[in-house]
Amino acid sequence: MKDPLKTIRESKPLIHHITNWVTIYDCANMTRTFGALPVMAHAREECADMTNIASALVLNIGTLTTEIIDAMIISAKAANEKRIPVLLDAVGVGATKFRDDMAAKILDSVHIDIIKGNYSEVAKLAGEDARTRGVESTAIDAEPRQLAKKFAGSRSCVVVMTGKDDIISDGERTFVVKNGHESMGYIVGTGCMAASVIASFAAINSDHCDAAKDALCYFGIAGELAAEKSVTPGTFKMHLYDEVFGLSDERAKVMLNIEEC
Ligand SMILES: Nc1ncnc2c1ncn2[C@@H]1O[C@H](COP(=O)(O)OP(=O)(O)O)[C@@H](O)[C@H]1O
Ligand SMILES: Cc1ncsc1CCOP(=O)(O)O
Ligand SMILES: [Mg+2]
Repeated sequence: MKDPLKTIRESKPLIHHITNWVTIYDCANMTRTFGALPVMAHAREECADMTNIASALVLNIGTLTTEIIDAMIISAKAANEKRIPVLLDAVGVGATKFRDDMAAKILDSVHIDIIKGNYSEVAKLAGEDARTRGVESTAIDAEPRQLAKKFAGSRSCVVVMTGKDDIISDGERTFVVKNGHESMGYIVGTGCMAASVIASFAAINSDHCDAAKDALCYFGIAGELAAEKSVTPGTFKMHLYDEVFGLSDERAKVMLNIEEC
């Protein structure tokens, strides 16, 4: 897509999140700072109605309960009917059996357009023998680009694996996004924020592989610019918001660092 950021800022898509209590505030603010509109509605009684007025749905299982999983499935069914993109952030898959089982239940119950997580979360979801330390990725045995491609092909969706290099595949095209800065790994929530950003880009671009690639490039570029202005996590986070707010398609285009493989 030619100017995704301009398109988001002009159309202000509503992004419904059912997400965790740790980073919910960061996800709301990062969504808004990119130009989209966040809303978080978890109650089973209203979640489908909220999804029905939204342009994308984020499901983040970071602080899951059985009630929240029920709400996620209700909302995802509404989103599937409405044909708006659904993103699953598999936070902590590979850490406990309950998380593994609930993520599998979501995948079995509804269509997920974009499966996202860090390397070990996605590897575990794809059936590999991977371990996640709470929400922190550990090294995986599989080659990540091949894993993402195969998993995306088998589920007919886009798979996103985040880390130093972000891998994005729709089963046919596979991209490696090298934008980003190590400071992004020093604060809690950049993974969850990345999910909000991808959903915002997917809301305005029906090519979800292209949308995820653009989203992670733009978010990574803002991270690189923020790191130039800060050395500690507190100020980095403040500058991250400011650099996203000040970003333009023109500025981002000259900083893209992507490989297609
Ligand atoms: N060492 C790094 N270098 C560049 N970018 C990074 C690095 N670590 C994380 N990021 C970026 O931070 C975001 C969150 O990724 P990650 O840390 O893998 O998520 P999570 O917090 O879910 O484990 C992604 O956009 C990723 O590209
Ligand atoms: C620490 C933590 N515990 C449950 S959810 C959560 C936040 C995870 O955030 P991220 O995946 O962006 O690091
Ligand atoms: Mg995460």
